[in-house]
Amino acid sequence: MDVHDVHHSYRQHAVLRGVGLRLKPGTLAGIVGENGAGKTTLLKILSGELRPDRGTVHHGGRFGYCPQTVVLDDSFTVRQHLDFFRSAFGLTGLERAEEVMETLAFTEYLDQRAGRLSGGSRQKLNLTLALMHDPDVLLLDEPYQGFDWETYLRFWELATRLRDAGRSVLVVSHLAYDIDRLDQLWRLEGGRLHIQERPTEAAA
Ligand SMILES: Nc1ncnc2c1ncn2[C@@H]1O[C@H](COP(=O)(O)OP(=O)(O)OP(=O)(O)O)[C@@H](O)[C@H]1O
Repeated sequence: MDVHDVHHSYRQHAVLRGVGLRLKPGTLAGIVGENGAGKTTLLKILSGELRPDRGTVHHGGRFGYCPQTVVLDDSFTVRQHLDFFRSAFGLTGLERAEEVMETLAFTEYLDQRAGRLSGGSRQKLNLTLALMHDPDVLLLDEPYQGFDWETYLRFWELATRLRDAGRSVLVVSHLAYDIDRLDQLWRLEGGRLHIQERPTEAAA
């Protein structure tokens, strides 16, 4: 994915002021930034949901986006969500979704209605839906919100596996946890991305 000189304002409020980044295949990258720094705005632009005032975004292959706000119908079961998205993605089977659900220890919820899922379980469904078509480029907005420690570790296991399989994964969060797991880390500040030095590198 190649992003060049992206600018975006909400009326007079300039949020992004020239964001550029390149994400190669087989990369696990992160963007951190304080609340209101513009992370979600940037992800919406990268995913095509929002048109930037200026700048370009290019990416090849299949694309997956896991937004912060879960887009679900509470009256549908997990299985119905999977069927709906399988058909929307034009997939023949659910092998990939089943694999993700197993990694996240989520298979037992297949017949549960989304409205009855806990926050963390809804997020597991959200991640499964974003990953079930095996995207080449994957954008994740605060993907581990609501996860318990075990699930959090499983999430990183999954993200690392995707990276090792040649996918590009971009994780956006307000917390700079687990930066050792990332190949690249940027901080979004003042409307631009800055390379975030790892503490060990800074001290060396
Ligand atoms: N639709 C909108 N209309 C007007 N202002 C907006 C809109 N969406 C976001 N903003 C403003 O743009 C700024 C960046 O918001 P954004 O949601 O992108 O930040 P964020 O880094 O994702 O924050 P958080 O960590 O709290 O999720 C904030 O000041 C926010 O109030």
